Amino acid sequence: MYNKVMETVEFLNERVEMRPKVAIILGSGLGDLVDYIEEKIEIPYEEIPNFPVSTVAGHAGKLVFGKINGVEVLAMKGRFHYYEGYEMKQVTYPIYVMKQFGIENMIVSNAAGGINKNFKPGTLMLITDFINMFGTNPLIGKNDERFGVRFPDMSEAYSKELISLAKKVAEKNNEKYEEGTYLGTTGPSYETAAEIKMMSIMGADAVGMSTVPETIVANYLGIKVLGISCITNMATGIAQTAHSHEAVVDIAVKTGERFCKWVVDIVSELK
Ligand SMILES: O=P(O)(O)O[C@H]1O[C@H](CO)[C@@H](O)[C@H]1O
Ligand code: HPA
Repeated sequence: MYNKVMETVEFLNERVEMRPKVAIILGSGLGDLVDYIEEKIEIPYEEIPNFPVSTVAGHAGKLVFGKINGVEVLAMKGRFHYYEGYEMKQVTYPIYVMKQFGIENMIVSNAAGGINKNFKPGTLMLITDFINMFGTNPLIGKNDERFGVRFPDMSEAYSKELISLAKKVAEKNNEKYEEGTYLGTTGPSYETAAEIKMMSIMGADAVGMSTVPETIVANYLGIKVLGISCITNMATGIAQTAHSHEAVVDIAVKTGERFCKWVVDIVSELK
């Protein structure tokens, strides 16, 4: 895997002059953030050696390099989900590439179902911790010490420093947010009402089908993580209506402007 990652990094080094230290993973319906990026260089995943190709609607599948208020960034428009049939190592492959490319801070975003009853569709939730219910871990397998240690610490899965920066920026700009624990599960079926009841008892505030694998690998590699969930719907049993991915994307797009503004303000402070 190490050689494959280095091959991908070499390709990117040749294609792009920028050396961003900040990466942003855009969740379902949150891709409009790329409109805020200047001096863009876009590379579709299919052109990148060893990169998986995304298949889910609402995910375009490209890396976007550029600047936000003068800060160089690397955005992933379209991510890889376990439910698409990828191996965990494929789902998290871009994170390994980011690390070798020089990324130090990663902002991971997602669309998620709200379990905390104080939330509503359109709530932006700062992720303070995660619960891994994928039933697996992206680090299973022989460990390559060139990447990280066998037993990585997860006591600060989401960087306290980045969380306090995000809060400071939100308060300064009067941006509303909530905080909570994100529970990641495989999907692709949405949860049953009984499952949501269990997740609520476990301490989850939001549920989704991504983010946890990327967060685990970023911590393993020594990348600091900030997580933001866009609550697109209240979870099963709390909401009385059925879920659809179209409705999820619709609400994420509608919340997109507030999400983008916050992320732009955060990134601007990461000079
Ligand atoms: O987590 P992201 O990719 O934002 O998308 C969320 O929305 C999809 C379900 O509607 C799932 O992929 C879930 O994880
Ligand atoms: O209710 C949900 N459950 C799981 N994933 C999701 N992504 C958006 N909404 C949801």
